[in-house]
Order: sequence, then C-alpha cells, then structure tokens
Amino acid sequence: MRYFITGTAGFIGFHLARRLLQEGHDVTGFDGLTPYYNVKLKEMRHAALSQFPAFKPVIAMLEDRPALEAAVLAAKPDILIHLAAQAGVRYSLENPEAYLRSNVEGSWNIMEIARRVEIRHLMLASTSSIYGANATVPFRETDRADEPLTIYAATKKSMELMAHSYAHLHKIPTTAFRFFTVYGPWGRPDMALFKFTKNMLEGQPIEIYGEGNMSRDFTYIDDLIEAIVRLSAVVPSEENRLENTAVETLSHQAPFRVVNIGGGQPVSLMDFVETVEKALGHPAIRKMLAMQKGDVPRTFAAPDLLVALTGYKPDTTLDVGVKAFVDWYLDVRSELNA
Ligand SMILES: O=C(O)[C@H]1O[C@H](OP(=O)(O)OP(=O)(O)OC[C@H]2O[C@@H](n3ccc(=O)[nH]c3=O)[C@H](O)[C@@H]2O)[C@H](O)[C@@H](O)[C@@H]1O
Repeated sequence: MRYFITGTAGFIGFHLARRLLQEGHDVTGFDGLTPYYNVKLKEMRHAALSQFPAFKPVIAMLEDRPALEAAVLAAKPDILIHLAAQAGVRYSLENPEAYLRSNVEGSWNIMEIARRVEIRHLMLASTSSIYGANATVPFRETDRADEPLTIYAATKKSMELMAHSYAHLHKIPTTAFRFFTVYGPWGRPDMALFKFTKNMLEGQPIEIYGEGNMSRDFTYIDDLIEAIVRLSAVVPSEENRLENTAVETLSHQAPFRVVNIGGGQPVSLMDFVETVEKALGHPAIRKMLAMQKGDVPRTFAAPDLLVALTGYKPDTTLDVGVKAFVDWYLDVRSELNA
C-alpha cells in the first residue's frame, strides 16, 4: 500500500514509517526538520529510513501548501497519516504562534489537500492534553474535552473539530487518535525520559515538576505503532459502527471517529523516576519543583474503544520500555552530541 506520513523525522512518524517500510509498503515522508530540538536526531531518523528504497523524503513545512500538495499528488497515497506538529505542552507557553501555524494552519492544509485526492483513510494525531484537568478518570473519548489548559491542547482540539467538518462536507473517512505520553527509543529530547536519562548520565540534577505529584499513562512506542497500524484498517463508516454505543465515538454526521491510544495504566511520576534510576543503576539528584504552568495533574486513558475496534491495547511495562530507551540512548549519545 502507499502511505503519506507527515513528521517522519519526528519520533512517532519515524517508527511508523520504519514499521510500514519493513512490511513492504511505500512511504512518502513529509517533514520540515524544524529546529525545535536537536536537528541531528531528526536527520539520523531520516537517514535510517532512507536505507529503504521505498522511502521518499520530502523536506518542507506544512504551511507551504504548494509543496505539500505537490508531494501528496506525486505520492498518490491510499492512507494519509498526519503526525507532524508543534508538540510539547510547556513550550506552548513560550511560542504559541508555532502551534497555531503548524497544528491549525498546517493541519487545515492537510485537510484541504485530502478533499482533492481520493484517500481511503485520513489519520490525525491528537493528544491526551485535550482532556485538560478533567476530574473523572479514566478519560473517555465521550467525555467533554473543551477546557484545554494550554494553546497546545487548544490547537489539537481545533484540529479535531476542523477534521469533523471536513469529514462531513467532503466524505473523508477520518480517525483522530489521542496519544498518551509516548516514550521509547528515538524519543524526543524535550520529554521527561530523555531529559532524565541525559542528566543522570552527566551527573546533573533532574527537575521533577509538581513536587512529583503527577501521573501519566505512559505508552511505549511499539505499542502505539501497533495500535495505529491496526486502526488504519478500521476505516470509519456506518458499516463498522459498534453495537456498544457507550464507547463508540463514530459521528452521526460524518465518517469520523476519535480514539484514545493508551493502556489505561497510569504511573506516578516518582515511580517513573525510580524506574529510570533502576535502568541506569544509580540514583538521580532530584530537584523538586512546583507544578509547571499548563501541566495537567494526571492522564489516564480508557482503552475500551481501541480494544473494541482492534482487539488490542498497549501493555509493555515501564521497566521494559525504559530499559529499551536507555540502551538506545547509550548507543547513540556520542553521535547525537558530536
Ligand atoms: O501525550 C500527551 O498528551 C503529551 O505527552 C507529552 O507531554 P507530557 O505528559 O508533559 O510528557 P513528558 O514531557 O514526558 O512529561 C512526563 C511527566 O514528567 C514531568 N516532567 C517533565 C520534564 C521534566 O524535566 N520534569 C518533569 O517532572 C511532566 O510534568 C509530566 O508530568 C508530550 O510532550 C506531548 O507532546 C503530548 O501531547
């Protein structure tokens, strides 16, 4: 099959593209290589993908509609998976504009192009952050999610809403998935696991926000990819509307569905820190800090819809996943920092 994936130099896009290429599919990867974090890591990811002859990289920004359109038209994709974004919860306080450009304007460009080409399935990456500080757990896709705490969450929610209208008007089968703190090898340097591991190896203190009183439904990257691959085959339509209406989010107006991808096993931040300490074999120098503006106190996915649609839910334990990250980091750190 032919896939068009945005964000292939990013953490999740890289893993998804590699898995699909390994399975023999054609992948066009569209990425702006933005300098939000170490571009070397992004280049290393693309270099690894370029070993597959069926990988075609296109370097341009999502906001560049002509470049995006030309790339999609040339790729003639069966499935378009939009993972490129300005990510990061806390950075959205510093640079809100980057989020509007990438997540709103860039995502709208994707939709405008998707309505002009025949694709089987449009898939969009959203985030658990849109649940804000919802008091009821686990977070269900049917919960209200309209009290975002950051412009990051607000832009992702906006993308979901725009996508619903495009799915309705132009009959584009669309799945928006909400990710829950994805981690693992090739992960993002702005995220906790990367920062903690790097600092601990360098003998530097790690900053623990919210005095450690937070929890996250951490999702291991391979589990996330498995879920995306399975969901790609479940094209939203009336034919596959679930009988269990309590979990179903398929719109009554459009071929549009929102799905959580999380295992429903939240871990406290201090247990997470201890897992990293165990993987590295020594304790961290802990610097306890107050809650950071925009952070949500906890995330906790209800995986029922994902299970109903795919028969699968993420289940890699934190011990295994953190160890895999540490092994990868030890392997690449000299190249990364060169
Ligand atoms: O899936 C999601 O909804 C979100 O998950 C992550 O956001 P976050 O949960 O903040 O992920 P991390 O940066 O890995 O932080 C995990 C936990 O560690 C804490 N943390 C992070 C960094 C740090 O230096 N210290 C620290 O205590 C955070 O406050 C949070 O409680 C991603 O950065 C977002 O792009 C994504 O949308």
